[in-house]
Amino acid sequence: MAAVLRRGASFICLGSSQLLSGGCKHGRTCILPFFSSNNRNSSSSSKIKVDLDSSTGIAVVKFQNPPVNSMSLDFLTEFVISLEKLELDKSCRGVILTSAQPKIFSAGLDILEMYGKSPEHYAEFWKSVQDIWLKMYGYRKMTIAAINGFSPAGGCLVALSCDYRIMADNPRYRIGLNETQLGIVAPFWFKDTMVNTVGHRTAELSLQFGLMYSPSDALKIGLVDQLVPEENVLGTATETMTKWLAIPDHAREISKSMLRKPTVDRLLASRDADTKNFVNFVSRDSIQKSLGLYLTMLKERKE
Ligand SMILES: CCCCCCCCC/C=C/C(=O)SCCNC(=O)CCNC(=O)[C@H](O)C(C)(C)COP(=O)(O)OP(=O)(O)OC[C@H]1O[C@@H](n2cnc3c(N)ncnc32)[C@H](O)[C@@H]1OP(=O)(O)O
Repeated sequence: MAAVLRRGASFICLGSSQLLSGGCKHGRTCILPFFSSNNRNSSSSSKIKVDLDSSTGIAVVKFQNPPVNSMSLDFLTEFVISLEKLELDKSCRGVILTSAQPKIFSAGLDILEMYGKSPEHYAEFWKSVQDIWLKMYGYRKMTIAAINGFSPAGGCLVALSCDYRIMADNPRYRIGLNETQLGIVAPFWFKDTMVNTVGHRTAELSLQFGLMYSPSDALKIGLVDQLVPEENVLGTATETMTKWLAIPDHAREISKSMLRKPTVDRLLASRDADTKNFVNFVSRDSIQKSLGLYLTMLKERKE
């Protein structure tokens, strides 16, 4: 177990539940140095940057996994640990998720984690995808997605799991659950999250076609709540969070839980079966072939 301690760092998590108070359930290595000056606490693992302003109670969590913030196993592990830590921190009342990469919020799940690997790897990866959704969808604190770029599939799921979505009004960006375009299927809890946000009929069209929406179309169907000029995304998210934080935390939290718990419970009741289903599905030759073709298409598009 290797530890890296930088000068001034006072918090390190190495995948040990003792080190992350309140219980980090992940067996993998993660390093979260914690820096403090005045009311601002910053921690930066390699893929997630956290900046908590304890005077406002607002934390900004930035994805920094170049080139496209794809959600690899390491990324997901660091992400869930950062969220757990903020959830336990009494000085944090709300979390804004955004990207440190220009033009991309997140390219979704890292396809390479689902391609050419062992069944054991697929199972471990899928559990970490479940972990992040369970953490986000049931998160006790207020969450806002500040969507400053493309947000397909898993990127869209993360945004959908927040309480409020603000997107950059750039007509080139797209957001949606495009899984069918890769020849794969969004699992039932991705589908539930979409249905809960845009309604059943829109979700039917959206998931079957794997539609990717422009910001203005996403606003029309309620996939995002607000569009703002690109340079104002984070500022607007902070202002919006401040308004939401005027609501007493316990009342907002209980309301959120009442609305979301049945959806969370559905996955909790069938996590193992869902993992087995994923492993069987993604291990099939036909699915591997589809993913391989999709990766080739992404490469060739650049040439
Ligand atoms: C029954 C139920 C059972 C369960 C069934 C299973 C359910 C699984 C659910 C899946 C959920 C997902 O999120 S699946 C992931 C879906 N994601 C996507 O489709 C996004 C694909 N990516 C893109 O469209 C674009 O990359 C985009 C994000 C717009 C950025 O475009 P750019 O031109 O800026 O960048 P690119 O040149 O395309 O990409 C830069 C490099 O990153 C790579 N890259 C891009 N996206 C990547 C990704 N998601 N994973 C890995 N690598 C990725 C590219 O191949 C390039 O690699 P190099 O050429 O080597 O540099």
